[in-house]
Amino acid sequence: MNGYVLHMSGVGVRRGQTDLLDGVDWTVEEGQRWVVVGPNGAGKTTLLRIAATQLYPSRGTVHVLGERLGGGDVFELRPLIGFASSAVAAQIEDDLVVRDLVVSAAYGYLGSGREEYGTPDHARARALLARWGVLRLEDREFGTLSEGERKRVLIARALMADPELLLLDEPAAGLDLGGREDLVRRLGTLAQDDSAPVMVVVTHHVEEIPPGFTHGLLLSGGSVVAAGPLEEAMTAENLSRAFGIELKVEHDGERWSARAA
Ligand SMILES: Nc1ncnc2c1ncn2[C@@H]1O[C@H](COP(=O)(O)OP(=O)(O)OP(=O)(O)O)[C@@H](O)[C@H]1O
Repeated sequence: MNGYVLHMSGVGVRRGQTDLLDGVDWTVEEGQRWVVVGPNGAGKTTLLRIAATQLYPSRGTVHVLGERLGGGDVFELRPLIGFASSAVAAQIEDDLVVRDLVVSAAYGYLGSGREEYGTPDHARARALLARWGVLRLEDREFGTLSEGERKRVLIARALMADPELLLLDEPAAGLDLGGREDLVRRLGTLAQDDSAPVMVVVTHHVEEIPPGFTHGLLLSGGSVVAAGPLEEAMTAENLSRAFGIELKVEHDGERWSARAA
């Protein structure tokens, strides 16, 4: 498994009589930046939760950062994985102060656990909040933040432990046009930073694919429609198949767009 950040083979997740995922093969390598695109209910969040070691598949094998899921202690893997999602946001107490939320992630906590953090931790947390444009919110309680502010704070938090793998589930959902464009630009800047972790971003919209992203996985009905370099995966034919509607797709070299043909 050397060299693979993520390797899934024949992965299936079954709940009752329903396959949430079925026969998923997927390999993510060092230096790659992936988007996972698909319609509602395609299984994107389920896939990302497996990558985050939060969910074990019913079938198939999964390796994350060289460790086989189910074969060892995933708690050692967790600090190496930065994960931001609405489910993570839902676990955060409303009165938790933004600064504490971010700095506590250095040790894998959600705002509690250690009372004392060192100056370098605080400096890193502030630098991350600044990089995501939300340093002015450091004294605010998480529950008072807007949707867009929460998204950025959660990304700063996900990066706090200097992860090797960054997983973002719908980071632009609920953002207004300006907020989306700002977030996509910041994700694009991170994607083009050679020292940044391997990234996997889930989205419904090709417009949200940040510049600098390299690969795409198209998911529909729990199965992979296409996976590979963006130009090969995000074709009109593949996207039309995944979303069940005939789509016209444009790519200007940097950004993507799609609409009904
Ligand atoms: N525990 C469960 N039991 C039965 N069905 C489930 C369970 N958890 C998820 N599902 C179903 O599995 C499917 C895939 O869910 P998932 O959240 O992974 O999709 P998604 O692609 O992230 O969707 P969305 O874009 O709407 O967030 C959905 O139809 C969902 O209703």
